[in-house]
Amino acid sequence: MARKKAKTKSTTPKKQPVKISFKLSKQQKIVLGSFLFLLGIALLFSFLSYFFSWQADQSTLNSLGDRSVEAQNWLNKFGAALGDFFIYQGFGIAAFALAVLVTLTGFYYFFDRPKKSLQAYWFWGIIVMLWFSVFFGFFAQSNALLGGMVGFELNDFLQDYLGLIGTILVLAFVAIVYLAVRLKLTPELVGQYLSRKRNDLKSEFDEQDDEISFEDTAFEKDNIELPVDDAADEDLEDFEEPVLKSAPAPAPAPPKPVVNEAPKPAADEEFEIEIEETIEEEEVEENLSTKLVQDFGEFDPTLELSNYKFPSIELLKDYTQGQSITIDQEELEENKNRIVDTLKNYKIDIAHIKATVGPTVTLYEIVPEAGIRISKIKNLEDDIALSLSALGIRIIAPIPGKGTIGIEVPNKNARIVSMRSAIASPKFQNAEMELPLTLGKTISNETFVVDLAKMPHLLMAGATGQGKSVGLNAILTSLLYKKHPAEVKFVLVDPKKVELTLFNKIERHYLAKLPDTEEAIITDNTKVIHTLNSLCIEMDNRYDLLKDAMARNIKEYNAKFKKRKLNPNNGHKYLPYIVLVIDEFADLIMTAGKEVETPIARLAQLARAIGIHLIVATQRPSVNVITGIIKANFPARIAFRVTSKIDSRTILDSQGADQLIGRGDMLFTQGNELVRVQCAFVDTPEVEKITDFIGSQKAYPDAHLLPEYVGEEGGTSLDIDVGERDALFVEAAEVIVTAQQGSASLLQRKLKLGYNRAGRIIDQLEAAGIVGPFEGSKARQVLVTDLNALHQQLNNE
Ligand SMILES: Nc1ncnc2c1ncn2[C@@H]1O[C@H](COP(=O)(O)OP(=O)(O)OP(=O)(O)O)[C@@H](O)[C@H]1O
Repeated sequence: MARKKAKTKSTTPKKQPVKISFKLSKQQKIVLGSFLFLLGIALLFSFLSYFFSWQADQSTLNSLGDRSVEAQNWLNKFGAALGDFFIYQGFGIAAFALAVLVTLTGFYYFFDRPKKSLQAYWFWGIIVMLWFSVFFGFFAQSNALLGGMVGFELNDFLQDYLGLIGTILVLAFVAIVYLAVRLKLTPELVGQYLSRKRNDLKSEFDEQDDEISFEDTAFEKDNIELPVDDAADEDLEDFEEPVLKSAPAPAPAPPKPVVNEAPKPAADEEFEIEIEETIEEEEVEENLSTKLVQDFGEFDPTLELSNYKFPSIELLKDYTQGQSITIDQEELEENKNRIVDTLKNYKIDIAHIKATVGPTVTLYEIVPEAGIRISKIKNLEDDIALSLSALGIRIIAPIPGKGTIGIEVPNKNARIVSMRSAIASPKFQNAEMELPLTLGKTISNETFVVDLAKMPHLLMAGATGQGKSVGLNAILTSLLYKKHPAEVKFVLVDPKKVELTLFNKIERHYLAKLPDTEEAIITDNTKVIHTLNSLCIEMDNRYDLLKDAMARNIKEYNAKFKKRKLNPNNGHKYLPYIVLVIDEFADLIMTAGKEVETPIARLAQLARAIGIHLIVATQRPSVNVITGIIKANFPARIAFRVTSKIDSRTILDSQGADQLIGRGDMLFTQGNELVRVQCAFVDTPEVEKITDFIGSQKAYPDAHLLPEYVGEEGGTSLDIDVGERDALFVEAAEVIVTAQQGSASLLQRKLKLGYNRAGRIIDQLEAAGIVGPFEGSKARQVLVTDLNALHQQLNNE
């Protein structure tokens, strides 16, 4: 498995920086440990021997390369050189600390002990070494070996600046720091220690006195029981007796002070407190998960499709070829003059004007003369539009964060922002986001990249033909270029049946579906309800997993799973993000109403932490489609051009979307200010190329399966009263029998019914024995063969 993983890393197309791991295997630790341990011993020997042989070996140091020269050090020339380097040139006697530290390190590695306390040993060890070295530096005149060169030089340096007293004070301070921090010595502890010593001494004296008195009475050893009986409590009897009986004459001495002194302490001024030494627990670093990670490496969710190749940028078309940002000076000048003139006509003087040329619009930022009312300029929108003879002038007064007023004027020649340039931009490529989306370019030609995971859901609206489908494709393409199939799954709902069909090819890579369904892309409203409810179940399951793993969100959960801290046997698994895309929400909400709204609202409210994100698009941004509850849970919104100010308010809570110029011109908000963005253009053939490329690669055996949802239809009671039948019951029966297809959506289409009503009629048809029972995703079986049989059956009722 480990080998396979290594292979994955090398072939994975995503350019990730190669991670260098400094983790050692058990064997490497044994080798390194024994080496360091023996090196430490060698240092000890060479240092020790250096003190006896350094004078004799002085000359040897100059001819180390000469094989014939012998040194007297126990480790010969090597030992002599080490001793000279660490003791004479280095730290003097204190260099022994170094040898001890190296030995200790070897010991730690050999036995694979946690390294935390080792770091403390090194830190304090080096301080102690330097301290002694500097301290012995005072005696360098009498013996240079005591403090070594380092000690002498440091001592000299300190004395140059602080003088002798200053240096002594610094050393004293460092010593106090060491005693207080490392040895945890406090004045109280020292006091207690001294008083204990004093007590010991005192009791020693007392004992001596007792011994003397014992000696005096030693001859009375046979009847020694008598005085003890007098003094001792009853409880002590059973413990005293054997001692007294078996012990020779002086033996009774020890119990005596115990017996006599035990009740005393209350009266005794200096009773001691015994402080039990506490041993600091070492942290257990090496638990099962780190061991698993050590042995197998981190869990790699991409392993199953390890050879998966991300689509290359070449699959996208470059629409901007030869169309780099061209600033039409004449157009700019003309527009500027017209703006200035129009405003002048209304007695608005301008202090300053600045233009920023974007892909589709140019922003003229004006600073009006002092005393001009902002509302006055805002009201001139139509007049400026008229004088510039341009549609879609938008006035931003004032521009948030700037003290200026913005007038956005469409360019005569709008430029297409190609998806290729957006994907290739460093901003997108280097985006450290969970679900990065590149939506296009802002007015200042910056690539606009946002994180879907942070939004956490997105609402898109725009009149037909203004670029919604292209926008959805741009979003999906962004994710396809950044996320491995193991990391994200799409649930695509496409009632229009044409827009998202291209993504069918990547079903087994990127799509999620209900079990037992054939097509992953959902076009049928009944299935939408099932899928939404299934996603709610998935959400609840994921919350349970997160709770069990004590993770706050999917990111933390997956990080824990990758570190092998969660046991797959307990149901834990790597959780991919799920992005639910609904193209044409209006249609859905009109036909299914609450049945769709409720699970969507639930998902929107709760699903952010567990990685389910919703993208809902609609042509009709009216209040009965984008209801209050939906709006409240979709803070991030995109508005393409809409036809009325009211629509703009419904989607954005402000006007502006009605003044856009279409063809991907959009406004984006994430709850606060509006950003005007030209949506990146990705054409159907480009999406087709990408899905072909991905689809041709090795895939998972099936699409990602969502939990099963058993709809209410499954348990419908069959005893529906004949009198309670729907007015359209007979008509519906005829439709079903003629088409020989028992589906509610057929009734919806043919009889123009809502989903609920159609569902009810199907239940009634089932009760009447015209269609069979609910069979999951398949249409119900029609039990009546033709219209004649149907009428006969109905007449017989
Ligand atoms: N970002 C864009 N850049 C340039 N042209 C665009 C862009 N987006 C859309 N267009 C143009 O507008 C046309 C319609 O776009 P699109 O199909 O996305 O509209 P729509 O809003 O989805 O319409 P409908 O709701 O009817 O499906 C496209 O064929 C394209 O010519």
